[in-house]
Amino acid sequence: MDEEEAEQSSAVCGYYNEDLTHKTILVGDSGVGKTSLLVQFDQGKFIPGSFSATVGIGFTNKVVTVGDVKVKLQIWDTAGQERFRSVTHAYYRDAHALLLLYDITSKSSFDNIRAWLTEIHEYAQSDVVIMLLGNKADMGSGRAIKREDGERLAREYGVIFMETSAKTGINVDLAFMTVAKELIGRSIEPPTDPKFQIHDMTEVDTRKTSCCGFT
Ligand SMILES: Nc1nc2c(ncn2[C@@H]2O[C@H](COP(=O)(O)OP(=O)(O)OP(=O)(O)O)[C@@H](O)[C@H]2O)c(=O)[nH]1
Repeated sequence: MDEEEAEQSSAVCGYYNEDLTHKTILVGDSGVGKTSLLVQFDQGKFIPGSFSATVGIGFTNKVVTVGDVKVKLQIWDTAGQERFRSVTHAYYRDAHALLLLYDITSKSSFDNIRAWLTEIHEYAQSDVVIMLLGNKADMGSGRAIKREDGERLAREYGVIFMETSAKTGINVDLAFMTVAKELIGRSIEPPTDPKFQIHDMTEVDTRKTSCCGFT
């Protein structure tokens, strides 16, 4: 790429820094499947039956590849139980992305989504990526919340929506991939940055951060 081409490319695409680690937090009522979703994404397996509520908070590091770009996610699994709520609030503040789950077979977990979103807006940064996930989509016969109701709520709050199953794995990778794409979009440094130098453009080229490929 010559200098002129690089300039044109950077004007459109900007620069994504692969060294960034994005703190991504799973939230939602107890029992909606946060731990199961993370285990499915991380290890590709589902451990049925026994439900042991998460106590406290822990994280898993994962790298998601979007096109040729590597996005580092530090995924935090929080405890859904009310008694741990004050602990999890503290983690919202520096979160880059929040995956908010309800269980499609549990009306109460869906009804609580508004309260979760209010809490998120209170404690998280205003540009946090929020994704609403209707989990346990494999349990069609026990469904209490229509897909359209999830979509409508997500539209109302301007967040991304998907139904997932931590059991079958449906849409699990896609959910994290979508979050990664959004994070790239929000993290791209504007090409007008005065610190932007020719040698930086070379790096842009080698990492193929063509933003056109992320959408
Ligand atoms: N059929 C089905 N069951 C699921 C799914 N996801 C989770 N479960 C089950 O739901 C129960 C709760 O799952 P967890 O992953 O422990 O829920 P959690 O949201 O992490 O709960 P807390 O740690 O208390 O906040 C377990 O018995 C899981 O096996 C799913 O997609 N489909």
